[in-house]
Amino acid sequence: NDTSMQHRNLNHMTREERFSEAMRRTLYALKVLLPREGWTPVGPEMKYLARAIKEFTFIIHAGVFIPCIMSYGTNEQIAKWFPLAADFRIIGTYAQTELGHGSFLRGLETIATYDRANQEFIINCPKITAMKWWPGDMGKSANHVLLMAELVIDGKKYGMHGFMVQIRDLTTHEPLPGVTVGDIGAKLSFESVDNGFLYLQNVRIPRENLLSKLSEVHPDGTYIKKGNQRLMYGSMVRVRVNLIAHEIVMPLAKACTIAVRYSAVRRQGLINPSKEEVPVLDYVAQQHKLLPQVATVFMAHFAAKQLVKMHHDYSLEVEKGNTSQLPELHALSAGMKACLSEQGAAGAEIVRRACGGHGYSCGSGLPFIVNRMLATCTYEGENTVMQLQCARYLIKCADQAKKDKLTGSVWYLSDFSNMSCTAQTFGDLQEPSVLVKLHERRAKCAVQHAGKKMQNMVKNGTPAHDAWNMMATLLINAARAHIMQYVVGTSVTYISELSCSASLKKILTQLCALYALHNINSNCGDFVKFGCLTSAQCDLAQEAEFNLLKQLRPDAVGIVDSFDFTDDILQSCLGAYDGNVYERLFEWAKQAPMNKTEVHQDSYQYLQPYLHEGRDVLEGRGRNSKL
Ligand SMILES: CCCCC/C=C\C/C=C\C/C=C\C/C=C\C/C=C/C(=O)SCCNC(=O)CCNC(=O)[C@H](O)C(C)(C)COP(=O)(O)OP(=O)(O)OC[C@H]1O[C@@H](n2cnc3c(N)ncnc32)[C@H](O)[C@@H]1OP(=O)(O)O
Ligand SMILES: Cc1cc2nc3c(=O)[nH]c(=O)nc-3n(C[C@H](O)[C@H](O)[C@H](O)COP(=O)(O)OP(=O)(O)OC[C@H]3O[C@@H](n4cnc5c(N)ncnc54)[C@H](O)[C@@H]3O)c2cc1C
Repeated sequence: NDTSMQHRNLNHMTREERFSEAMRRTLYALKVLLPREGWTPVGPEMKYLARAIKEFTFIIHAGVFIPCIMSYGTNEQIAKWFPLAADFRIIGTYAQTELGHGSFLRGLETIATYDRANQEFIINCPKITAMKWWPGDMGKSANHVLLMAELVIDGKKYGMHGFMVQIRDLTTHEPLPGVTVGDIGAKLSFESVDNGFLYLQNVRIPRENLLSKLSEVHPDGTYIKKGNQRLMYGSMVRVRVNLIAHEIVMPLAKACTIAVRYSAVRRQGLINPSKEEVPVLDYVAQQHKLLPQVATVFMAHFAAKQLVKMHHDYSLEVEKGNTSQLPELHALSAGMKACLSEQGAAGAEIVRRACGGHGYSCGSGLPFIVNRMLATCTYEGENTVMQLQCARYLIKCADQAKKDKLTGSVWYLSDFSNMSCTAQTFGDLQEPSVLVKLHERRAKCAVQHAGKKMQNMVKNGTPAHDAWNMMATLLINAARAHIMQYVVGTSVTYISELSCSASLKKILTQLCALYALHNINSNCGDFVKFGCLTSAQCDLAQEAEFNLLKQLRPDAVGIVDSFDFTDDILQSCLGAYDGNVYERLFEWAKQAPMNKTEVHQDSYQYLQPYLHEGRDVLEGRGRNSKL
């Protein structure tokens, strides 16, 4: 209810207005509303803040830069930079991606050369492709960057390391000498975020600015490794884990709220010719578009909670020096981020499209969500690259499963029990245990299929790297199958262990079954090819899904209402709680800058001569048209 937090109509603002308004609102929320003592930008408050603010700034500062200081800094470095960053007295970003490289980190070209005489690092972008490009908050906001660069000592390369580099003056905010920095221009979304470019030429930083938890450089240039170097990639794992809730589950929940509420209000056409026009939500085709996406919100939420817990447990182990869980966590977080962002972004577009013309209006609030979710498929690890990382781990585990009993998320790869499906009715296929088994079997077969194909190619003389490249599509499918079985399995377990009312548990169980069956029906080729289901059972699976749509239809609006988004955060004429869609759309359109005058003078000057000629002809004064 704080008017300082109310969102003005973002669609009727320029990009620069949105950039400064987001910064105002974010700082107001962080510096005024949140309790000063005790909160941190990576604490639980962020969940509520990210929920309460439609466009906020300092996502990378809060969601990446600060966690990196904690992950890569020594205690002294954390003590120095964390308080400044947590209190926004320095603003930072995570500068890794370059104009020429984003996925292949070993190809990054920015160099940090150690200058023993001055005990400094000299930072250079040797050519244009080495320029840092994309980091959020970097163009105009950040005055520091956590720069990921190749460490070089006496001509020898030591790989990517993290360096704290100040890029702007803390008094004037002007770029420092050797620093060329700015905004990369208009993008598909994130209008309020100043993703930037950064060209560094002979910028000197103290030796102490190498974040040295995992490695350090002594004054004489001696390089010391201090831990598992794979932890250097740890910040990306953490962000992949965190972004699922913030950037996939929450936006999809908003989109579903808008689309389901609108579909309950919008009457269009007849089902029974003798009855009145129906709400489009009564069309099974509409339910088939919307309700599986509603189910995805819940299942992705449950699976993300499990992944966050796994990451938390892993972090405690790392503190004790045990990094054994890292390979599985990397594979799972990479796969989950890729597959759920793919599903979420596709799902947001499906529900947007289900709202017809008004879904194409920015007044619906849906284009904002769809465009922003598209970015989740690219940042923090491009999806294809992430799915292949996940597949790399699965293939290794499948080989290991031939001799060892596996545990963790890949345990099913060493499950050689009879997994054939005996379902005879569509009710059998709504059973959670049956759905879990089906997904495990499909995933196991998909992984083994991809592995077998590559082994056969190598046996026939194909180099392993070529076999990998040629089977990439099968490997990506295996990664997707693995994540689907993880999401279904963790959701079934989560719901079964949830202490809640029987009626709520019934709805959640139905949503889980709907998610699983929608996935089966969308990938039935795999389920038949791998012998998980017969063709007849595939028919039952479709029947089972349609039956669940019918069961869930009466509760559809109540379910999305439970996401509890305010009208202010939805910013949607279609999804407002009162359902007054048409009055809201009309009011919204009238506020458009285009309508601030009845005649748009700038364009009228071009039209005027022709209009006056038309007037004269119609009033009998003008000469006949040449046409
Ligand atoms: C004020 C309000 C704020 C509220 C908001 C708060 C929080 C919000 C939450 C989050 C932020 C939300 C949105 C953020 C928006 C935008 C942020 C975007 C940021 C970025 O995009 S940062 C840049 C991201 N870039 C990448 O992810 C690069 C991807 N590429 C790579 O990771 C690597 O290049 C590669 C693909 C993994 C290949 O690396 P390479 O060294 O060549 O390795 P390989 O040879 O493939 O494998 C070697 C070996 O290493 C293992 N490995 C690889 N990666 C990892 C890892 N990350 N962790 C652990 N292990 C890893 C790999 O498995 C191999 O192991 P083997 O045993 O098989 O040898
Ligand atoms: C909104 C947004 C915010 C961002 N924020 C940040 C940030 O704060 N900090 C930061 O450092 N970066 C940031 N990035 C950059 C982001 O991390 C990179 O865009 C991402 O890692 C992909 O790298 P790339 O753009 O170089 O694409 P590339 O890696 O060049 O990929 C291009 C295409 O090639 C394919 N490809 C690449 N490698 C392989 C492979 N091995 N096998 C098969 N196919 C492959 C990809 O699938 C993709 O289709 C952001 C990007 C966006 C869009």
